[in-house]
Amino acid sequence: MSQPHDISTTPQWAALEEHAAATSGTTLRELFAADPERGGRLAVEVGDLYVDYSKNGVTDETLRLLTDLARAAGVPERVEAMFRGEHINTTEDRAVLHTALRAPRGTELVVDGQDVVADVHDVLDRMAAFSGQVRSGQWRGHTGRRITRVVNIGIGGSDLGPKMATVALAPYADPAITSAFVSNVDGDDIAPVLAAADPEETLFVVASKTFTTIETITNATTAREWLVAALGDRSAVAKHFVAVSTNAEQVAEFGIDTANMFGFWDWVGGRYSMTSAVGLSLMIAIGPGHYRDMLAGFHAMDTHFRTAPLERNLPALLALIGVWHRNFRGCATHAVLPYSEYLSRFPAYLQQLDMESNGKSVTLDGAPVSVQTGPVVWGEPGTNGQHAFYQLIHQGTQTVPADLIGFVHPADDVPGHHDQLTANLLAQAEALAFGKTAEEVRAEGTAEELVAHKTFAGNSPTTLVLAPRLTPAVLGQLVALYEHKVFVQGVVWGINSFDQWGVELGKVLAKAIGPELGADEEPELTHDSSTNALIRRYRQARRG
Ligand SMILES: O=P(O)(O)OC[C@H]1O[C@](O)(CO)[C@@H](O)[C@@H]1O
Repeated sequence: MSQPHDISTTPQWAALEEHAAATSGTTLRELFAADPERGGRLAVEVGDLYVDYSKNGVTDETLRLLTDLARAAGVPERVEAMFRGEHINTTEDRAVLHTALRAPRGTELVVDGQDVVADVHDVLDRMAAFSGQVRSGQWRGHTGRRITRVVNIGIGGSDLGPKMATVALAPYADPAITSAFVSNVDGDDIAPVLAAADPEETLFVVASKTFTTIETITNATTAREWLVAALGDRSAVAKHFVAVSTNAEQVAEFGIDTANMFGFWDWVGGRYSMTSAVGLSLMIAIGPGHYRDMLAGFHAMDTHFRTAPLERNLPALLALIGVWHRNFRGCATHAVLPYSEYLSRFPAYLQQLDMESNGKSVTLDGAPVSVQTGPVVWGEPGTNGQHAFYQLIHQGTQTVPADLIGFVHPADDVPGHHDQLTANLLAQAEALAFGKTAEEVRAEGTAEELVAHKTFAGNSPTTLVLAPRLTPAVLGQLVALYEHKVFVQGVVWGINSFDQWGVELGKVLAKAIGPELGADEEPELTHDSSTNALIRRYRQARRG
């Protein structure tokens, strides 16, 4: 797996820098005027997704240079290495095989001597059987009542994926079983969930890859004590708690029977785990059939990613356009703006996927990177964002590339709504790209002193994703698209997108500070003067 250590020293990078300088003044108006076919030509259709990337300031030459760069970075080889199960997560010496989680039954993939696809389907079958029991009422709570509420306790990748997808696919959910998610160690997260739950009818799914994550264990312990207190019997745990984890030992130590544990493997990264057993609460909500449709959507995008040439490879194209914005146009952030209320958690999900993966500043071999890596990813559903932060995108001082995601058919076709929503989606992309010149503003009879204020520079890049409707399969395609986009960018930047050492320091310090906050005696504080003062102030105020 040869890879240049420093992508910025390659001739391909230099060629892009030169090209960026030569085209820096070119506007989207000019690009569209020069090529009347541009809007239909710079678009790609993969599965159910039609993706128009024509409103990014790229030309055929830009895309050619970017695909050259991807080849120089070894993208095709790295993609193959990932799918084959090589240990491309070198700092943790692990394979990266979330794609195996959605490989069809019977696909052969032996990794480290183990047929991983067979293992995946064993767990999927167990999940399906269990979900079926819960949904049909065959699985009963300790007192014999049906389960009507499923509470997923997890954080990060053990929360964001299932939560995002449960919200996204709510129209496919069984209304007889409601879902809740608890992630924050803040007691204000779990307290209202417990207050609203009937212990006799509640099932807790404790999802944690490691089963050592302090937030999750704290919340799970609180839930367990609540349940035992309410039902007056410790053995009630067996019917009200299941676990999703790679760590059977810790699951057993917590008091959950490992017969009620759904496993996964160290080759599934937390933020890439929503199609592992981490999806159990989602499967209970939408049912095994819809869940498998979602997996098929993931798999369709995986296959496209593995087989399509870079020039027509959707995840690679979006990744490379992102590299163009980040490294050659200096854009520090990337907005994701779904025009669907059901995708309200999608930006939050992508924040972890992208920022935990590509928020890195050393290359695979530990050298400092010489180029900017992952952007800040953020967003909210439209049209709400339009009435909040779009002002900055339209007229602020920085360029914010954005992905706009829309659907031809809504889940709830309330008369008078959907065409308006879509009109806004299309109008925003148009306004951001082409703006409004001072001459156009003047031509409307605007007073001269207001002309500058009412002018829109345009040239704000957007990629528009349009799908027929937000089905489980479409959601799978969308998520896999972003997973692979993030990976390609990581390969170009020469970083490891699959570790997350940057989350460790804060965890360690919190472990030290926790006992200092709770100690009866004034602790001897050895932090910096700011942290010491804050601890003292908190202790004083808390103790009254
Ligand atoms: O599933 P676990 O092991 O509880 O981890 C939860 C999350 O914590 C992290 O390790 C970050 O602290 C994420 O990568 C992960 O998704």
